[in-house]
Amino acid sequence: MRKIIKNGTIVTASDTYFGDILIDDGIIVMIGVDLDDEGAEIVDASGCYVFPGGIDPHTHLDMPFGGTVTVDDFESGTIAAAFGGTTTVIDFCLTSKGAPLKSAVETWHRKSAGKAVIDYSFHLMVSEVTDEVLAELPQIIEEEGITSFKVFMAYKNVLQADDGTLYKTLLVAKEQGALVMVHAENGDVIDFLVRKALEEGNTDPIYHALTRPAVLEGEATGRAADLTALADSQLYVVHVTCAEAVWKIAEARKKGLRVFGETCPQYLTLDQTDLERPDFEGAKYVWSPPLREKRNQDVLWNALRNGELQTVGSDQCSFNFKGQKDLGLGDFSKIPNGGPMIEDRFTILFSEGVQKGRLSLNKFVDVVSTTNAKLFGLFPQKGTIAIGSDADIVIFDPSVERTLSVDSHHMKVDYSAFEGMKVTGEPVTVLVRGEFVVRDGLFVGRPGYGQYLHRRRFGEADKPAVKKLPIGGAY
Ligand SMILES: NC(=O)NCCC(=O)O
Ligand SMILES: [Zn+2]
Ligand SMILES: [Zn+2]
Repeated sequence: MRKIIKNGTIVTASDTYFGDILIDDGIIVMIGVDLDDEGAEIVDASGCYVFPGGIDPHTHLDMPFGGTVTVDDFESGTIAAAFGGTTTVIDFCLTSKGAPLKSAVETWHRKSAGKAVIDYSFHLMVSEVTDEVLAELPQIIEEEGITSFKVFMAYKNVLQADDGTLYKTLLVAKEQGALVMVHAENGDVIDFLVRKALEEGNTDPIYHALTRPAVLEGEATGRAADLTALADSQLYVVHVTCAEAVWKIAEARKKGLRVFGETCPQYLTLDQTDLERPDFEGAKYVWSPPLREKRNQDVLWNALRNGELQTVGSDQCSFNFKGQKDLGLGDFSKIPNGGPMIEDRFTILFSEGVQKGRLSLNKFVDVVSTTNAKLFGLFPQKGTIAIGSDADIVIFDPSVERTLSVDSHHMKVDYSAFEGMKVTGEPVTVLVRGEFVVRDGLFVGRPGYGQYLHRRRFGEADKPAVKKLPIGGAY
């Protein structure tokens, strides 16, 4: 059924204006003033912003890690994402050394098909570059539309790859038109520091942060950028937390390198002292890289504002406090790394960013949606409000004041990392390809509605947004 979203303030990465949006068959077919279309359902957006749906480029749903599996899967995770104003997620497909990449991708399709309520795609982890991997990667790009690879420079003996693997992955990415993503921390030195801390009897959650100093994130970020320069390739540094890493990205970009950086809401709002909470509550804040000293928050906000960092992902990776985080009682290194952020990414960026004058409205849209779509081969199908784009739309009421809490969130996880945080603004209605997933604060979506997205290669010319011209008075 056709719909018209009326009376809202439409905001894209470049423009802010009053207007109506006509949707037909899941696509935006017209934008104008006082649009009328007999038979179309009218959706009133008075007093609200009308944003393109958020694109979360960094999630771990239904992921095995640290001897357990994340609580939120593609169903609960994407429902929570939708409530939070996110209409597309790109999840990390983990691979194992020696096993065909294709089988890992099939596993991720099994986890997501029939469950996701919003659209989704996968990045592919690369842990080794053997002849078999070299033969398979072009096939995966072609058949699956997976055009981004993830290399972990940390988590020694678990996910970590060596520098040779990173370099070879960068070369393949250059040749094939893919974007290499790195978790940039020096895993070898961290491993040494963790062992030393435990030998010295330092077992509390705060030692997670103290054994992963910011300089080791900066060092790994610089190393990855240098290897990118050598390979003449492209790099995306995930979850940037600190000044040391921002400086390395800024330096690389000043040299003209294709290096991009993402940060996350937790690094913009929480800090290292959260790991010192009593009664082992600090474990709720254990993820990697760790929370940093508060002074880094201004650096990250400024870097988003001035373009040194380009995107905000959630790094959703939720483990219950009871029964999962407590695997690390008496040994911080056994606390499963990760936190629940998928639902609050969009609103925190609006509330802490736009409302507090740190980001313009347009920059907000850019970092939570548009640049994410561009870097990961989804633009302009996703990431904007334009004729021909998918009608992935968030009707956002900026006047609602609320308090984030486990009691009101939609994730399955048993705590909120942002418990008690007061925010302004709420995604009240969310559409994916023109269908309501959340309507007036209620879930009306369907598991399995979410479609798998094949993505274009890095740097491929954008296809025009116009898929259907409203010619001949059709509208
Ligand atoms: N971030 C985290 O601690 N867990 C998820 C895996 C990763 O992104 O490093
Ligand atoms: Zn990571
Ligand atoms: Zn992650």
